[in-house]
Amino acid sequence: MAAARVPDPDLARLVERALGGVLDPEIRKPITELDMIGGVEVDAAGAATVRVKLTIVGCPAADAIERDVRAATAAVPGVTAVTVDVSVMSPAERSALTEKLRGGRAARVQQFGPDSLTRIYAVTSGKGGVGKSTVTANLAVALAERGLRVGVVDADVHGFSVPGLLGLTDADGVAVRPTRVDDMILPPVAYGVKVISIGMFVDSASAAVAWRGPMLHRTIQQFLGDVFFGDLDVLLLDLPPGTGDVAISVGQLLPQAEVLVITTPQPAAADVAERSGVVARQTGQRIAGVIENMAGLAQPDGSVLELFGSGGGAEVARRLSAGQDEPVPLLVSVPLSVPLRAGGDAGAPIVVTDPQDPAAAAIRGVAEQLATRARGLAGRKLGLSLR
Ligand SMILES: Nc1ncnc2c1ncn2[C@@H]1O[C@H](COP(=O)(O)OP(=O)(O)OP(=O)(O)O)[C@@H](O)[C@H]1O
Repeated sequence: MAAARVPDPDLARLVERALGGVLDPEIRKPITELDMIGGVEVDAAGAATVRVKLTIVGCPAADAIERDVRAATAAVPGVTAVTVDVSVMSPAERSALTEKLRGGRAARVQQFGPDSLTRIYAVTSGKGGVGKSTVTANLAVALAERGLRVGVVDADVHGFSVPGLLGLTDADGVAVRPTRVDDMILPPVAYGVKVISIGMFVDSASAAVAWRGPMLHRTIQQFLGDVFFGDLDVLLLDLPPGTGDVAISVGQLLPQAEVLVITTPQPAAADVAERSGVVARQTGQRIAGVIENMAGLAQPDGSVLELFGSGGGAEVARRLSAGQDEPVPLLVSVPLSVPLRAGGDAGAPIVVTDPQDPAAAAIRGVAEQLATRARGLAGRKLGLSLR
């Protein structure tokens, strides 16, 4: 059937347009913009051949991309059969892509400079175990659920738990390894959030804990430079508890970051929580607010079990407000919640799986406050001209 081999350029154009709706699951951009389509042909009988060029050999997203390309092509009216021909980009094509993704920015230059439009929140706490990572992970997902482009940097060297909290671990609890395209690192995505964690680069949970300051500083620098986050609305950093090297590095690298201080209601914890806020302020960061976690648990009889006392969050906010022009608000009090803990253990954040749970509702409330806050412009150049 000679006629069947005659190409149909109009149909090929329609297929190309349809492929604009296929996203690379790791880079989160249309594959057409990433130059991953090597060509589309459709013959007169409607048989389409799509050539896909993956970024790297063994690309973990290969199956998803091939499936989505097949589905998008088959959905074009007039297409009767689909062949997807998969190959890998040449080194030159790959380096053109990484350069394009960086927007001309040289490798290792950090992408969240002072003119970046991304709102950055460093989440800190005075001591460990107050639920900083749990709140950060759920907050990130709640922000993504609101349609924001969200990234998380898990810089908690002592307890990099964000991959586990968002289901980015294997059956043994080992964090997934990010894909690398040359020197660009693609952050794994979970629940719409791009995540990078110290836990994704070490072989055992205890390995990173011994890192010294300079090593930690370089790692944070690499996260901010080599990890492809793309345009983000919000970046959350889960810092180690206390006032150590990582907090100081983040303060130096991201002076425009705002700080969220997490504390429990225990009045005795207020001192250390206050100190973590004060150190952030010393590096020029602004404190966006205090989040009290592990507050009273409602009992079936209507009473409230205050396992960790009460008032700690308000006390930290009060102390951090002293002498400031603008008071530091207590943003929310997140109650103790068995589903919040269980969701964390299962890698399924309750802001998605159980949004009516009081703790989930509280965290979603913070997401709403942060999403609707005007971006602080203090000290920034406004690219405006008055007419
Ligand atoms: N509101 C809550 N209700 C019940 N359990 C909670 C709550 N918040 C956190 N948890 C649980 O408390 C434990 C500590 O939480 P998480 O690891 O998030 O704390 P952290 O402050 O990040 O600790 P570290 O900084 O030491 O890593 C976890 O088991 C978590 O599931």
